[in-house]
Formats: sequence, C-alpha cells, structure tokens
Amino acid sequence: MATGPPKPLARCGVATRSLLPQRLACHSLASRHRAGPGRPLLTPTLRGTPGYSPVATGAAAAISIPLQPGGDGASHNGAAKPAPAAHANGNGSSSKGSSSGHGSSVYNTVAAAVAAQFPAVPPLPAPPSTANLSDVVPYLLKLALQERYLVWRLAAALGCMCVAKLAGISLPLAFKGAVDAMASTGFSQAALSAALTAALTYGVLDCVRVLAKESQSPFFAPVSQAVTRRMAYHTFAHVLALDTRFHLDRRTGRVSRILERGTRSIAVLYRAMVFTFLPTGLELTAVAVLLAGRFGPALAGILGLTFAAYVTWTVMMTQAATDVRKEVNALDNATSSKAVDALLNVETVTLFNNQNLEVGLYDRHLRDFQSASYRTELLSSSLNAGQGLILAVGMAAILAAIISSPGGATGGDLVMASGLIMQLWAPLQFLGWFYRELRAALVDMEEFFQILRTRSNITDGTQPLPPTPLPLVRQQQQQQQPAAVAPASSSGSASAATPASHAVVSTSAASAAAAAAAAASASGLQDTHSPSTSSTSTSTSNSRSGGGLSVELVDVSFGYTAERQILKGVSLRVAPGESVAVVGSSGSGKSTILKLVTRLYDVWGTPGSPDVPPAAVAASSSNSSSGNAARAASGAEASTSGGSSSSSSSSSSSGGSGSSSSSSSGVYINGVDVRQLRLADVRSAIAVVPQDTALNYESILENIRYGRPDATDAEVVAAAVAARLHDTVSSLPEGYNTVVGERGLKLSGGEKQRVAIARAFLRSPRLLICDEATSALDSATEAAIMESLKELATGRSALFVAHRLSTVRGCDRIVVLRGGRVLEEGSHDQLMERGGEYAAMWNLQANQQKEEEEEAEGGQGDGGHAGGRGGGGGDGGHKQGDGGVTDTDEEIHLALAQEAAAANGSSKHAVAVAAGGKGGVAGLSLDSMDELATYSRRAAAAVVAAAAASATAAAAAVGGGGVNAA
Ligand SMILES: Nc1ncnc2c1ncn2[C@@H]1O[C@H](COP(=O)(O)OP(=O)(O)OP(=O)(O)O)[C@@H](O)[C@H]1O
Repeated sequence: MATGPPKPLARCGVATRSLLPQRLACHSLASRHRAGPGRPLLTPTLRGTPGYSPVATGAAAAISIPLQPGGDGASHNGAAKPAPAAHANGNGSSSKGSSSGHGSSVYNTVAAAVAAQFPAVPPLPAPPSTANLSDVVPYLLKLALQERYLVWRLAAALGCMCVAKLAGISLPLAFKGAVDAMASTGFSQAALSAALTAALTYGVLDCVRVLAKESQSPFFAPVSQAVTRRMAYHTFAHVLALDTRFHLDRRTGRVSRILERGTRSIAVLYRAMVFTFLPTGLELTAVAVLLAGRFGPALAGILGLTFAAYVTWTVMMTQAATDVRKEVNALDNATSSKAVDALLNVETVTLFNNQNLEVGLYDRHLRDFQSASYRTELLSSSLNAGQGLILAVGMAAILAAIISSPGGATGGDLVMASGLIMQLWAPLQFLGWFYRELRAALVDMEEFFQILRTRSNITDGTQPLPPTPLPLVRQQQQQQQPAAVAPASSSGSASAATPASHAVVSTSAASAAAAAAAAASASGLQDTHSPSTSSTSTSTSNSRSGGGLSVELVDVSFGYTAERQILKGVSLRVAPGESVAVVGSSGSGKSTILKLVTRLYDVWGTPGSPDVPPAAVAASSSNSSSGNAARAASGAEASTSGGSSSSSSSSSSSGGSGSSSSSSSGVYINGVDVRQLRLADVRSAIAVVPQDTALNYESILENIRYGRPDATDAEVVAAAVAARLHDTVSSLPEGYNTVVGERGLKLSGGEKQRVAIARAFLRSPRLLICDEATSALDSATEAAIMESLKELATGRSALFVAHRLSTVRGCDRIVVLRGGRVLEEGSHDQLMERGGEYAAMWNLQANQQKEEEEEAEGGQGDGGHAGGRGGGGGDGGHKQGDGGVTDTDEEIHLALAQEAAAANGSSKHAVAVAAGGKGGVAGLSLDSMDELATYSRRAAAAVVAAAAASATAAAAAVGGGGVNAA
C-alpha cells in the first residue's frame, strides 16, 4: 500500500526520543573584557530541557557571543562565529549592552514600566451615546475633572479668560471717558488730566487683558494635552483588545485615520469651548447689558437680532457643510486606505508591475476627494459672505440707533459703542469658523466614539489558569468506556472518526487494540490524574507533563460567518507534555483550530457572540461529521453524565476554579473552558509560530525580544542560537542591529520564520503552537529547526499544523482533518497501518520526493533541491522546490485523492491519484480516471492535464506500474 517509508527527518514533540541535551553556555558578562573594550559579551546558557534557561554564569563557558559582527568566540554548535552587532537599533530604540545584560531597549524599559504599572493612566468614562454637543461637552468636562491637577488648571484658565474679557470690555469705556472729558471741557488742565487718566486706565486694562489672555494657554494646554493623551492611550488599548474579526473587517488605514481625527477633535473641542464659545457668550452678554443700560433695550434687541441672524445662517450653512464633510471624510479614509494598502504591499505591487494601476486607483479616490472638497469650499465661501453681510448690516443699524437714541449720544458714546461692537464682531467671525470646526470635530468624534463603544466579541474570563490540568470529562469517559474506540466505517463519510473517543480509528481488531493502547499511552492526563492507570503509563506521563497545558476541543462547531461552517463537530485533545499534529488538505480548518485555542475566535454557541447561529449549530450537530458516531458518543456522555459531570463539578470545586463542565462543546485548557479563563493567562502560556510571520519595523534583536519584552540581550541571542538564526544574523553587516523593514520584508521567509521560532524559544511556553512553522525553510535548516522545536516542545504540550508530514511524523498523535471534520487520528504507524487518508498523503509526498531524487540523480534537477526534501515524509517540492510540486499542486492532487476515495470508498484510488505527483495523475488507471472525471470537475481537469502530461507514464500506470499496483 505505502511506498517505502520515507526517511524520518525530525520528530516533533517527541517524548519518545531521548533528547540531545544541548548546552550552550557563554561567558558571563563579567568576562566581557575578552571581547575587547566596548564589545560586551553575552552569556546565554541554553539548556536542553525544558527549552532553555539562559543564565548569566561564567561556568561551563562553551561559547561567547559578543554583540558585534566579526567578534570572536560566538558560535553555535560549537563553531566560532562572528558576533552580533552592538545593541543600537536603527530607529533609536537601541539596546546597548549594559552590565546587566539589559540595554536601553525600548521593550525592556516599557515592559518594566508596564510591570510596575507606571505611569498609571486614569480610566475613561463610558463614551457618550451620541456625538451631539449636549452629550460631548459634559463628557469632556468629566474627562478634565477626573484628575485633580487638571481641575485647578482648568479653573485658572477660565479665570484668566474672564479677566481678559472684562478688561477688554472696559477698554471702550475708558476711551469714552477720555473722549467725553475732552469734548465737554475743551483743552483745560482738568480735561487733560481726565484724558490722561483715561489713557492710563486704558493702558493698564490692556496690559491686564493681554497678560490674562496669554496666561490661558499655559494653564489650559496641559488639560487639553492630558485628556487627549488619555483618550489616545485608552483608544489604542481598546482597539488592540478588540477581536480579530473587528480588525479583519476594517481596513487598517481607515481605523488609524478615525483614531487620529478623533483624538485631534478633542483638542479642537476643548479650545473651541474655552477660547471661543465661553468668552464670546460672556462678551455678548456684557455688551448687551452695557448698551441696553446706556441706550435702552431696543439697542440690545438689535444686537440680539443681528447675533441671532448670524448664528442661524452659520448653523444652516454649517449643517450643509457637515454632510459634505462626511462625504469628504469617507473619501479621505478611502484614499488613505488605498495608499496604505499599496505601501504595505509594495513588494507585490512591484512584482506585478502594478505601480500604474495603483496610482490610477489612488487617483480615482483623489478625484472624488477633490470634487467633494470643492463643494465644501463653495459652502464655506457662502457661509463667510453671509456672515460678513449680516455683521455689516447689524453694525450700521446699531450705530444709527445710537445716533438717533432719544436721550442723544455723545462722541464718547459712539466711540464706546463701536469699540464694543467691533470687539464683539471679531470673535463672532471666528465663531463661524470655530462652529464649522466644531461640527467637523463632532462628526469625527461620532466614528471615534463608535469604535470606543465597540465591544470585543472575545470577552475576558475571570478564572486563573489552573497550574495543573483539572480532570477532563473526556478522560473519565475513556476510563469508563475504554471501548469508545470507534470501528472504522467502510464508507467515506461514516469513516469520519469519532472525535469524542480520541482514539485511533482502525479497521482491524489488531489496530483497534493498538489504538486502545495508544489512547491509553497518549492520555497523559489520564495517567497523571487517574490512580487506576498503569504504572508504566503513569511514569511516562509524569515525566512528560511538567508544565505542559492540556488542551481539549469538544465537539467544536465554528465558522467565521454564520453562512459558512468551517469546523463541524471537531474533537481532539492534547494531553500535558504531548505533541499533536493536525494535518489535512488546505482549507480544512487546521489553522482555525489554532485560532480557537488561542481564543482569537470563540466557538459557535458562545453566549453574546454576534455570530452565534443557533440554526447552524443545530444543523451542524445533526449532520456533524462524527455523525452517528459522535451522537452515539454524546449519548454515551449523557448516559454517563451522572458520573462525568458530577465528578467534573466536584473537581472544579475542589480546584476552586469553578471548572467548566466539559460535557458541553467548547475548547478546554487545563480542564477549564477557555472562555472562562483569563485571556492574559492563556496567551502568556502559549507561544505561536505562525504561518506568516509579521515583524515590527525594528532591529532583529528587538524583534526577537518581542517574544518576551523583558528578556535580556543574552537571552535574545541564546534564543537566536537555538532557532538557528544566529549565524545568519551574524553575517549581516549590521548584525542584530539590522532593521528588518516594513513587516520584516528585508528578511527572507525562512529568516522570518526563524525569528518567530526564536521568539517562541524566548517565551518558553507551556503550549507551543506551530502553524506550518518550517514551511519556508530549506531541508537542512528545517532539520536543524525541527531539532530545536523538539527541544522546545519537550516537557510542554505542542500542537503542530503541517502539510509536510515528515515534520510531524514523530508526534504522539496525528489528527487528520478534512472538510472541518476529524477523519482519522492516531500515531504515524497506526495511521499508516490503517491505510486511509493519512497513508495516502504520506505516499503522495514520498512519491514526490522519490521522483525529485530521481530527477536530481538524472541531472534534471537544479541541484539545489536534492538532499531529501522533506526527509522522511518526502514532501518533495514543498514551496521552496526547484520546480517540484508546490503545495498547491500537492493540494490539488490530494483533493483529487480525497474525492476519489470518498467516491469510491477506496483509499487505493486516493493513492493512485496521489501517486500522480508532479507529472499529473500518471499513476492512475484509465478506469479510475474515468470515474474521477465523472465525479468532479476538478478531477476532469486533472484527467485532461494528465493526458497532456505524459502518455508514457499513463501507459506505465495502466500496465501495473506506479503506486496503484503497489
Ligand atoms: N478570517 C476569516 N474569515 C472568513 N473565512 C476565513 C477566515 N480565515 C480563514 N477562513 C476560511 O476558513 C477556511 C479554513 O481556513 P484555515 O486557515 O483554518 O485552513 P487550513 O486548513 O489551515 O488551510 P491551509 O493549510 O491552507 O493553511 C478556509 O476556507 C478559509 O478561507
């Protein structure tokens, strides 16, 4: 059935193999004089088990790692290597070596500040429900009054404002005094001294006005700045805490614009209130009172009318401008997002030679933006013109009223009135502008508050992560129902394994027995917690459960949208210290499982989740993959629930954590529903090496340190050594100082992955999650990295997702996923024995590898690809192939294989398709090809491709050659 077993490459997680204890000790910092002045040595000590524990010690110094390229003594694997660069990253957030091993790294400093909870930033009050002025003003006031040191500053600023205004209003009065004095008595000494007194008064008042006015800003600026900073701080924290769905549904450029405009609007609003609206209101009232007192209420009436007309016009036009402003904002967001998108993906843009396309798209947005902006300009000009006219008419009317007032008016009166009114008009003209700004600010704040009001669908739990796993219902079931190992069905769909059983599906009594044995040995938890388990397995478990988390998925249904279900009743378990791999075709939901474990998403059925589709959940249960088997299993759960749930709850109460009842579907970590656990606890116990590593625009040193921001330089370097990154970094001109560029684009895919692996080493997690962690590496590096990951995974739990089966061959268990359902589960040997989907995939990859090796031997390869790509699994041309089968080819063949298997109920068809390898479906018999052609469009396409690919190969296959015959 299977072609010869491919060469094993590296085993993951692998408690079954003894470790190669790797000890890399460096000179202590005390011995850094050896590297010469100014060239500090770091002292990472890499221990094999578990992970590593860098210790600054001078003992057993095996290697020295000065932080300078070209330095002496740095190496891994004992070979002397150049040292990484001195710690000063390119953007100023340097990490210069210090005697403590901590440099002035930004991450170090901030991590320490965060740990010390300094500086404490007061919380935000709940944002208002609307962005109306009536809601926003009290909110801003509340913000300012929240901190005592701001209150007195605000009061002082307001006091200065009042003094300035009163002094300003008094100026025309002083003028009036001087003019009247001189007009009534001519140029007498008394008139002169009265005029001089008035002039002096004027001067003093003006000085007071200027001083008071200019004191406002120093008093007020800290208020506005502190509140703005607090808003920015909390909003950023809030947005970072929002769930993945929020971020994926929105364009980053747009969100950042909203935040930027929102925080800026706060400053605008404060200034508008304190420097414009309040003073103008105060001034208007004072002027109206003065004029009414001197010339009668009619004058105050004219003033009031003028003001009302002015405000009405301003509000009307501003309202119209606001609507256009919203449009302008939307276009501004779109323009900015377009530019950010293109800049973020500049490499893709360049490679596709799409610069002109991008510029054209950008210009389309710019043109729309331009025309909307023009409309705002038109509205703005109309507004200004109307305001000017109203003020001119108002002024003329007031002066006419004064001149013709019944009691008559002196020259001083005219001077005073015109002085007062001019003083009032000046800010009124700004009032229009400020009002427009205010409206715009309120519009901006609407979106801003909307984001602040958005609640994450992932709500934090309250339970601490139990240090050791609480008993799981699953293991109790296994204890109670050892026969829960489901017999394999001969039909494709029914052969969907029984996830609830967590046992290997087997078609024979012998493999069932093996499966039961595997289930027993694999259940570290069971061994750990059950006194009834055998002493052999207990000892195995105990040796491996040091610190590892237990992870269990119970009948999990999930989809990113209610319309499309991705996971359909998936159950799987990782016992403490165990390594489990999830394999399967592309899109089957492997990475999705990891996202649920790390709680980037919650399973369907989570209360409060907006996309809980009860109907879909129900449908999923009814046609769940596990189908009858799962329902039977859950029936068994129900029937044993007395025991299970009661023991579960008793255990939880004994554990004091209120452990969940594992009988309901969900994701459980250490026996507790992950939704009840504190997110910080969960995430800090996990390290993820993702499929696609995004790096920060920082140096390599800081990027690695990101895995644990308080790590010392020595620890960072040790992690790089462990991740087989140190030599590469040392060879760079800037060493560890090299700034990796936007999202790490200056590094190769393999280097980025090694940075991610170094981060994981640094994190020293209790659960290691690797999502295609070595997909971008060449085989030699992959072998080395797998060895490192193996070390890292030892003593911890590990969950691997991989396409290249050789990399997960050594895992304790391998779960085969297809279409969101668990299809098979067991160790490599068990799955190979079963001859199902896993065996088909393995043989496909082995075949590809063999083919490539033959090609390489025949001089057809490029030479660089030889060397057992994929090793044991022989995945052949995985990604970095030299023309070998790519993942996509592989996946298409695999999909064909799966469909063929499903259609024909025979894994041989799958093997036959798989055997097609890169040459098409050469290993397939004509009969099978016909069947495939009728079965699916994709198969038909493949048949055509195969026919075109190689008639000779097809003939050979028909003649019994190829894997099919095997
Ligand atoms: N955020 C998302 N929103 C909507 N659909 C998504 C999202 N992420 C993944 N999907 C879809 O869910 C399905 C499963 O994705 P997942 O990444 O789990 O597959 P996978 O088995 O890991 O595939 P691969 O091996 O190619 O990485 C895919 O069809 C994918 O398109």
